[in-house]
Amino acid sequence: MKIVLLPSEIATVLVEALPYIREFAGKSVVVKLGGAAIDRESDLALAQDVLLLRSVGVRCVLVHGGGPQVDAMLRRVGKEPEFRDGLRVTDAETLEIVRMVLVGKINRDLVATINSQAGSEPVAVGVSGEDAGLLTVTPADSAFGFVGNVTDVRAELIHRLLDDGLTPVISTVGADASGQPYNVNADEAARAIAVAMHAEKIVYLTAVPGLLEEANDERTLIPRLTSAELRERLKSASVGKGMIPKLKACADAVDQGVNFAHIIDGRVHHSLLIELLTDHGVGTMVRKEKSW
Ligand SMILES: Nc1ncnc2c1ncn2[C@@H]1O[C@H](COP(=O)(O)OP(=O)(O)O)[C@@H](O)[C@H]1O
Ligand SMILES: CC(=O)N[C@@H](CCC(=O)OP(=O)(O)O)C(=O)O
Repeated sequence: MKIVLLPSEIATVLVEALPYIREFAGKSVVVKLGGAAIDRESDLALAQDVLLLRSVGVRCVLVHGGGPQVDAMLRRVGKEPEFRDGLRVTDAETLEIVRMVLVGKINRDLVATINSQAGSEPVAVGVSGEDAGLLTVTPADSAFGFVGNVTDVRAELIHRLLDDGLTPVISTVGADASGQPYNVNADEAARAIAVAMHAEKIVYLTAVPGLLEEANDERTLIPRLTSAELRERLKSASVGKGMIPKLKACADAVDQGVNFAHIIDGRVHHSLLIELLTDHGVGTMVRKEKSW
């Protein structure tokens, strides 16, 4: 159903955005798109949001995951995905598939989608954490295989792309000092990027409305909490697998200088714009101190 707004209502919506545009212009916002929320139609709406934010001066960076898509490709080649503590156990063959799917497929598709909406000025640039030392990692516990923890982010490379009017789209494969690639959890990589960029906000787009009191009941959305409250919640049994790295990343992001972290529903078209540029808070907001 298409809702038709009166011209005066459209003007009201635009004017409502004005203070938010003023607040965020010139600031960096890291948007992490989870594999669970990747879908042709919603990616198109997200591409429009990112371009609109860029055009009003928000320094928007898109970081993507792709866990379910990697699972599907592993199964196609006859390998069963294996996780420990929410991290993929990554042997050499799995690492090849992770790179193929994240860097070779999802990153390319997102760049193409953004550029398809950009008119005569294609602005999206795909980069992998392996490129020019963007994400340096050290190996995590050897039980995980080729899984790395981010130890350094060359944030100046991202800022240079943004200064040139480009929109970076980042795959979260990192490399160690010798150039060996490692698989990195995308929630954690996005956190490291946001902290290194001194971002104002990090926004996680996923396939639920936000953090839920009861994981299976969307009516139990928790609209806002502090990082300390979030760390308490992490101990609770109602927080399941995929949400654990996301919550930890949100708490760490705000404790390490990012002003706001949000978990919002990537399935809802234009949820990013609604979060940033309207009076309607959506999803779950995390801050270091209570500010409400
Ligand atoms: N308390 C909770 N609130 C919301 N989601 C939860 C909770 N516990 C577990 N989850 C699960 O976490 C998933 C999000 O993580 P994940 O599937 O890894 O997403 P992404 O691909 O976006 O990183 C949700 O789809 C939901 O099934
Ligand atoms: C080490 C590790 O677990 N890496 C993740 C990277 C992708 C990811 O995090 O994707 P989502 O954001 O869709 O979950 C993986 O291989 O699935």
